[in-house]
Amino acid sequence: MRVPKLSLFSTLRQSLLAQQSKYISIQSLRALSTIHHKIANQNLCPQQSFLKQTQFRLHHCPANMLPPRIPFSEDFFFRQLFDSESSTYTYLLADLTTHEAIIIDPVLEQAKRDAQLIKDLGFTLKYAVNTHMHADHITGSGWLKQLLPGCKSVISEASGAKADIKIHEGDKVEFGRHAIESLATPGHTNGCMTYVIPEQGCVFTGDTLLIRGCGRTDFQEGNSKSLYENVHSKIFSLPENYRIYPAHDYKGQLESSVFEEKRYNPRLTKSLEEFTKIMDNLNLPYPKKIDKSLPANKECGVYDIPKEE
Ligand SMILES: N[C@@H](CCC(=O)N[C@@H](CSS)C(=O)NCC(=O)O)C(=O)O
Repeated sequence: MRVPKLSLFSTLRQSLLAQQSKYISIQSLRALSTIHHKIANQNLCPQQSFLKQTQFRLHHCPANMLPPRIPFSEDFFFRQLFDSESSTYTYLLADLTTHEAIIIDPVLEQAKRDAQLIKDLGFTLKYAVNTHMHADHITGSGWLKQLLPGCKSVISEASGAKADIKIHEGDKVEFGRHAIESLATPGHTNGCMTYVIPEQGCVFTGDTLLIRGCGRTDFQEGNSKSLYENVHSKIFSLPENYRIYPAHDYKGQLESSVFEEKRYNPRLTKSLEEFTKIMDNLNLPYPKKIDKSLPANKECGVYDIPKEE
């Protein structure tokens, strides 16, 4: 019964446009969100999927009015994990029907913790996915492959790193009926990928876009102009209610949204010229573990793995 739901969506959209009001009310946004979520739970044709992308671009929001979040599906598992030494976020995602799971940006020192959690929850880890070749820590992909046989490592081809599967923009990494979709967002490094799950309204930005910040561009073929352009064209053009999940935070923040970062990111709200100046003057020390991390991550972590279990 797709047509009636879409008609309802169009009718609501038309009536909102007819009001020609500058702002959309929170009730209308909630109604749109509910309809959107119902649509999102079906298999969509491309035209219908386009509605999802445009939903929150139709109307202006007052600066402080957050668009309603898309609730996670009942069969979607999400867990954010943290490594306090490198301030890295790792994400465990799973299909609660098939129990297939993936992990994004695992950290070597936390591989045993993550493997135990996956076992406790009865998941099968299909893929250990990296957003890019990290400079500040060694990926846990290699050790997870040993602890959980059957798991395959995934990274972008452009990263230049070894992995079981090398992906390109547009590729999907599936777990059960869910999948992350890849957007190439080079800038922090050549091979940076951002992963999107449209149905759940979430975006895993790696180091490309951090909460009120972004990845540095002073090594690993970093390029401020390409980071700026990729964030604007590929991340800021996503629906504003999508949640942003970065690979790091140094201030204890957990998540953000496209809406927030488009308005409040102190670097990316500037012009390209100002942004480039900011990035050229960050004067950050090199990550402490860079000399160990880069060679290990080039092998996707299958290198210098701790010997005990
Ligand atoms: N102090 C940490 C490294 C901190 C750092 O450089 N973070 C990177 C991401 S990891 S390569 C970054 O891009 N930071 C941007 C910023 O504005 O902080 C260490 O020694 O490991």
